[in-house]
Amino acid sequence: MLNDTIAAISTAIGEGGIGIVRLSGDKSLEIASKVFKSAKGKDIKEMRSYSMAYGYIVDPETNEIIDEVILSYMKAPNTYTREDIVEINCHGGVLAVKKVLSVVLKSGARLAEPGEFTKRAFLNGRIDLSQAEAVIDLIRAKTDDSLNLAVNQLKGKLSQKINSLMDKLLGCLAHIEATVDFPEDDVDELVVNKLVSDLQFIVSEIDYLIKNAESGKIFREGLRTTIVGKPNVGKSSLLNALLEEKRAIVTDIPGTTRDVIEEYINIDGVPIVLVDTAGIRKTDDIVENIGVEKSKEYLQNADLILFMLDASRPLEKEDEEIIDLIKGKNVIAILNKMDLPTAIDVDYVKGRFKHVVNASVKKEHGIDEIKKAIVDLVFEGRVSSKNEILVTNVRHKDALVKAKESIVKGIETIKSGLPLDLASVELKDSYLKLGEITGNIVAEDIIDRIFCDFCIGK
Ligand SMILES: Nc1nc2c(c(=O)[nH]1)N(C=O)[C@@H](CNc1ccc(C(=O)N[C@@H](CCC(=O)O)C(=O)O)cc1)CN2
Ligand SMILES: Nc1nc2c(ncn2[C@@H]2O[C@H](COP(=O)(O)OP(=O)(O)OP(=O)(O)O)[C@@H](O)[C@H]2O)c(=O)[nH]1
Ligand SMILES: [Mg+2]
Repeated sequence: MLNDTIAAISTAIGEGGIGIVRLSGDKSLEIASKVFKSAKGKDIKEMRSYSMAYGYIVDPETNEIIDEVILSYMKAPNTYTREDIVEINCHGGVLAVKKVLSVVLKSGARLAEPGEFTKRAFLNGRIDLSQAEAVIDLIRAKTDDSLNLAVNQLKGKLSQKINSLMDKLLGCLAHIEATVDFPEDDVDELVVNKLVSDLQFIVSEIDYLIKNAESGKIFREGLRTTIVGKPNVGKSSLLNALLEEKRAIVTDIPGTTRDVIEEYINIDGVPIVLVDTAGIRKTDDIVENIGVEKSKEYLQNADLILFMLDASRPLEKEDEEIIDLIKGKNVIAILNKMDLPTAIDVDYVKGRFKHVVNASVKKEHGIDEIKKAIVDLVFEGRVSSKNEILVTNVRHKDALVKAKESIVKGIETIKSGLPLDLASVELKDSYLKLGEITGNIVAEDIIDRIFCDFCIGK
């Protein structure tokens, strides 16, 4: 139901300077007036839009003062949701904010669902679906570049691109409509050629977006980078060095790490989800064995593997087994412990892996080279985030891939000399797929799935 008034805590739960309870809907001010007592005895129903009032939140049942607050009012339609909004600025702290929310709910508001404020902004037409999705990306951004991409998407840069592609497609469809009224053999070859080249141009633009979506995804979700290797090669030492913090336990006892450790780092603007794992080996230790199984699981889901080897020892069966496990994956091999005399067959390792870095993590050598190798691999032949429209969301990429497939089929239909209106079926499919990105044309379950991933109060 869109016309009820919703409320939620819009700030993070915990101790803080200020906590905000936000209301949206046409009863916002009326509900707030039941719980708010102005210090100067003013009636907030007379408040001007984008003004504030100082006072107290009082439980209407017990007359107990809950908190001293500042209330702000924004009148529809110039608000985040396009509805009347009241924000109650409480003292930060878990209890006061929760109690304020609870009296607001008792006075007629309904608890908002996750993302419901932003969903209303979308349903009321202030922003489209890809802009709404950018709101949560902005909140979750871990690096400046990720933030920058989200802000651009929020401003509508991606939407503009998609809308222009849809316009061009519509032009082609109109072209076809105009020609189908003529008998087949009257359709000029020039007309067909123009249509095909227009469609090929759209395909090339979509291709460009798809090609760069791989790096886009990394900016949105982070590059899942998993450190693997047999026990004692220096995996946890590397995690600590990259984090610049003693996060994982390091000892000279093989089998020290047993659980998976996951941390965020920022390398040159690329958000990295760095994972340290238990050294992979056959073991009778039950706990260690669970860790080894987990390592293998994480290895499968990694975008990038940092495969560590102890260069001071010859290659062992355990190393070979891991080499088998990581076949076909993106790998940077790290020859660690280079401060000790080298015993490993360096040429063999270089023959097996395209990217090999020498390091002595203990002596802090090679760390920058490892970082550089990671970033180079991420952007191999791709673009950086600067001034680019990057598709960061897998949902958008999937829609683009399907939209492209339909146009390609349409082009084949046209080229094979079949009636042009057969091609228009494919082109319409493509148009609908592009429309799913901005949400112009989108099923309700897709919308629900997107917003339920948001935080409450956003
Ligand atoms: N206190 C507070 N801070 C906040 C938000 C909020 O809801 N409350 N926002 C969200 O959570 C973000 C701001 N987003 C907003 C987006 C659009 C409009 C808005 O009302 N736009 C009007 C223009 C109003 C004017 O120019 O006076 C419009 O588009 O018509 C407001 C906030 C970040 N900071
Ligand atoms: N000489 C030398 N020792 C190192 C280097 N890197 C790590 N070590 C030492 O190797 C031992 C094992 O290091 P860890 O980082 O715990 O190794 P790991 O791969 O996490 O080991 P597990 O958790 O048991 O799988 C420790 O004593 C480290 O100090 C290095 O570059 N040179
Ligand atoms: Mg370890």
